[in-house]
Parts: sequence; C-alpha cells; structure tokens
Amino acid sequence: MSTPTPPRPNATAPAPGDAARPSRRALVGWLLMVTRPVLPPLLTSTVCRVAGQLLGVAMFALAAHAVVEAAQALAAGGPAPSVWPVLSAMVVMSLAKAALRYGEQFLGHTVAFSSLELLRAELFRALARRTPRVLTTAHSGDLLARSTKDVDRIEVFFAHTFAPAVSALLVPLTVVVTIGIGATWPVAGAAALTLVAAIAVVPVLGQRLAAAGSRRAVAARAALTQHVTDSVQGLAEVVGYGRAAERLERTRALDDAVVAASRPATAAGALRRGGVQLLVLAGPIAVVAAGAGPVAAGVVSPAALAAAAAAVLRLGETVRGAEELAGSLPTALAAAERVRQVATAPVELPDGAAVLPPGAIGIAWEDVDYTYPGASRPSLRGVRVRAAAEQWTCLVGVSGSGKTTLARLALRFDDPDRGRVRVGGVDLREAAADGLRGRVALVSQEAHLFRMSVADNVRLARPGATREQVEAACRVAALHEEVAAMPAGYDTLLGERGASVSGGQRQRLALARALLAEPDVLVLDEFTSHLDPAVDARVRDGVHDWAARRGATVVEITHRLHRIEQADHVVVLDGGRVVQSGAPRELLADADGPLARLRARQG
Ligand SMILES: Nc1ncnc2c1ncn2[C@@H]1O[C@H](COP(=O)(O)OP(=O)(O)OP(=O)(O)O)[C@@H](O)[C@H]1O
Repeated sequence: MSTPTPPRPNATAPAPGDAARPSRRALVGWLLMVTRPVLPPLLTSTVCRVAGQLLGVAMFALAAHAVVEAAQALAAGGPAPSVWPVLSAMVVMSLAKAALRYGEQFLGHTVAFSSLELLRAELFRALARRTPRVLTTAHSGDLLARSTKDVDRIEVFFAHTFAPAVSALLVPLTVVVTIGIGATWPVAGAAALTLVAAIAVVPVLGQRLAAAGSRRAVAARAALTQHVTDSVQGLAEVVGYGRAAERLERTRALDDAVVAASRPATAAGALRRGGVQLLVLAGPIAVVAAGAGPVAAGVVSPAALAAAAAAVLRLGETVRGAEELAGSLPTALAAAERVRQVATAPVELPDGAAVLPPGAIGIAWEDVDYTYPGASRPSLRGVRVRAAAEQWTCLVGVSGSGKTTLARLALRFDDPDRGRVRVGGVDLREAAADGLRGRVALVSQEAHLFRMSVADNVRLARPGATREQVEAACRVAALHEEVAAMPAGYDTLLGERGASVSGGQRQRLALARALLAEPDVLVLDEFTSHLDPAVDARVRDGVHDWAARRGATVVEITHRLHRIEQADHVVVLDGGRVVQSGAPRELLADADGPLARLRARQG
C-alpha cells in the first residue's frame, strides 16, 4: 500500500539568482554579521585613519600659518620668527602620522583578508549544508566565480569603505568646527558648503545607474568565468573538434558584455571625479573669499585665514576617499549580493534527527516518483524496490532507465516527489545526514581525486586510517600491486583531478576509499566499467568477500551481465519503472523476459 508523503518543498524553490534583492542595508548588515570577529581591528584601523588625516590637515595648516606669520613679520621690517619650534612640531607630527598610516594600512588589510577568509568559509559551509543537492542544480563555474572573484571584490568593502566613510564624515566636521571656533563661523560655513557638496552630493550622483551597471557587470563577469572554466576543462574536446575559434568568439562576446555593462558606472565615476576635483579647489577659494571681510575688520588674522584655507585644501585627500568609495562600493555590493545569495539560500533538504539502527541495514524505495529540478519528464515512476540487508542487489537496465537516479536517492541527493526512501527502516527525510553518510558509501562514476598522494586520496574517507588499513582497502580493490609499483608508492602525488592515473585505477581508488570508510551499505555505480575482465573478476571477488565478512549490503548498478548470477537480487528498470525483479536465475529462466533480453543484447 502506498503511504502518503508530504509534497516536495524544494521542487519549485527559487534558484539563488531569483531570490528577492536585499536592500543595501540588509547587505551591509549581513557582511558585518559574517565578519564580526574582525570588527575590533576594523575600528582601530578607522581610528588610525581619522587621527592620521587630522594630523595631516594640522601640519598643512601649521605650515601655512607659519609662512604667513613669517611673511608678515618680514614685511613689517621685523626679524623673522624662529623656524625651529614649527619644524620640531612638524617632525613629531610626521612621525606620528607615519605610525598611524602604518597602523591603518596594516590593520585594514588584515581585516580585509581575514574577512574574505570568513566569507569563503561561510560560503563553503552553506554549500556543504546543501550538498549533494546543490551539485545537481548549480554550475561549477558559477560557484567558482562566486567563491573566488566575487569574494575578492568584497575586499574593497572592508579595505576601502568603512574607514574612508567614517573619516569622510569626522575629519571635515572636526576641521569645520575648529575653523568656526578658532577663526570665524562665516569662514567655517563657506568651507562646510563646498565640503558637503564634495562629500555628500556629488558622490551620490549616478549611483543608481552605477549600482544597476555593477550588478550587470558582475553577472557578466561570472558568465565569462563560467565559459572560460568550461573551455579550459574541456580543452581537449574544444581543440580536438576544432571549436577553438567558436569558443574564442563567445569569450569575446562575453568580454564585450562585461565592458558594456561597466560603461555607465565608469562614465558616472569620471563625471563625479571631475566634479569633486573642482570642489576641492573651490573650497580654499571660498574660504578666502568668506574671510576677506573678517580679516579686513581685524576679527581674523591673515595667518589664521591662510591656515583655514590650507586645511580645507588638504581635506581633498579625505574627500577623494569618499568619491573613490562611491565608485567602488556598487561593485563590492553587487558581488556581496551574489555571495549572499548562495550563503543564505535555504537548505533544500533540511536535516532530520533520526539515527539509523546499528548493524546490517537495507534500503527500501517505496513508490518513488522523481523528476530532476527543471526537467520536464520524471526519471522514476512508482518505483518499489527492496535491497535487503547483507544482500547484493543489482540494478540493471538500458541507458537512461533511472538506475543512477535510484541509487543516488539512497544517499539523499534529493527527496522523491512522491513516495519515500528508507534506509534501515528510517525515512531519509527524517534521518540525520551525518549518520547517513557514515553508513552508506557511494562509488560513483565521477569520483573526484584530489591533488594529494594516493594514500591521502584513499584516506579521505577516514583521515585517521593507518597505512596498513589503506593498503588493506587497496588490496580488496585489486590495486595494491599497481600502487606499490608507482614511483613513490602510496606517497605518489596524483595530478589535478587524478590526471596521472588510468580510468581503471581511478575507479579502484574510489572503491578503496569507500571500503576504508567501512560502510554498512555500499552503492557501486558501474564500478568496474573501465576494467578488463580479469581485473573485473578480481575486484568483484574482493568486494564479495569484503561484504560477506562485514555483513554489508551492496547495491550495484551495472551494464555487465556476464556474472549477474552472483547477485542475490536483480531489479530491471526501463523508462524509470521496474519491469522485472527477483533472483537472477529465476529472471533468466524467462527467456523472453527483460533480463534475458538485456543479456542477449550483450552477446
Ligand atoms: N542532473 C539531471 N538533470 C536532469 N535530468 C537528469 C539528470 N541526471 C539524469 N537525468 C535524466 O534522468 C534519466 C535517468 O538517468 P540515470 O542517470 O538515472 O539513468 P541510468 O539508467 O543510470 O543511465 P546510464 O546507464 O546511462 O548511467 C535520464 O533520462 C536522464 O536524462
């Protein structure tokens, strides 16, 4: 009897790119939340920047004040005042400014790189929570772009946003108030007017345009990365089939798209820069114009006015910081938005708490329907299969009949649309993922080999395993002699993605890795397809003995039917449905039956 199951919640879940766009505030809040641990050094770096810039302004003002005072004394025919007090003050201030600058840069970059590390870790944790489901829906090039390029672009937010923004506010405010108190408020007012225009008005111009352009540019860059990753990974095919020119053409088109998307932001940036430059120079002129009357009235000394004008001129550095920030922030935020989409995407398959029972466990697929996300037709329809504990069950059928899909559901790479999958009697929707992974191991056709030694690649399944245990697993997989004959034996370094081993060796390494994990259920997907018949036989015998010793359950997907009688149970799939199942000899006894026909096709 079929049991009612809840509708699959993730079937129509929006892809990360479709999620509602977060507000700028939400984005900044998220960035600061993820990078909480680096906020104290960020604040210290900001304090250093503010203090350093104030010192810079003070030095400029002091120098201008001293020069005008000296000029006035000389013009009056008196002796020039001593330069030593001013010079000594300048030396001390310069040294302090240098130390502050060092502190700001050192802490700023420490913060920037630590925050990138934190963001990458956050992204990776999010992907880990969503694995294996995310691997069937996401594009590796896009994930690569998000976790490398996009995260790098956020560096600007930490290295060049917070401190410049705070100093753009505090430094001019301090200078204006000091001018007001030390000289006169009309002069302070004139300075304030140009500064507000340069810091708060001009940098905001074109921001909306720039933000939209930055989002398009970041997305276009990601598409470019995706295309280039694909081209590099498939270089042999691209060159072999003469598609290089075509791929290059597409690369060029994507490059053009990046340039076109970046254009509005670049144009807005250039206009802003021109405007800010103008205002930076207009500031001292406005100060002098506003101060002419008070100087004539004797309310303000010429030296004080010169100091105020110099101080406002020196604020150009601070002001330009705000303008640069306006230019770089949209890109950083657009990148942050893409990273956040992945990092905060809902976990499609929420983890359960149920623990699988100890000892031998079997798998039951109960009336399972399954359609891949985005696919128009179901890959499995009403499948009811039992892989009994401690038995060897073979899933056979023509290509595309649904064997791999069925096996992958046993590792919960997704939930069925209808029906349920039970491992050891526990519905996988309720099972704890960690417990499941520890008990069920998959030897897939695409097992990934890392750029590590042979031993470490096998040990991935059990990091604490001894060399003897690694060797024992390799012996079962009929691989030991070949590894021992490699240049550095088990310490031989494998090339990227296992480039230095043969297809058959890769399969057996993946098998040894799974065996080392000592699972209670071993799922083997075409695990001997690259092996010659003699090695195939050795590997099968090894795994049979291992499974019998351990009391393990084996589910094998295979096209090779010459030794099918060794299986305890065979399930024949066709078009996503079970068309025959039972003991192999019984099934083969029906000469017209699906299994017999499949075997006859193999000759
Ligand atoms: N990631 C996917 N997205 C969409 N459809 C998929 C995906 N993977 C498989 N399918 C489809 O599901 C169906 C069953 O595929 P599956 O890989 O389970 O077949 P199979 O019997 O294992 O085939 P083979 O023997 O060739 O490995 C096929 O029609 C296939 O096109």
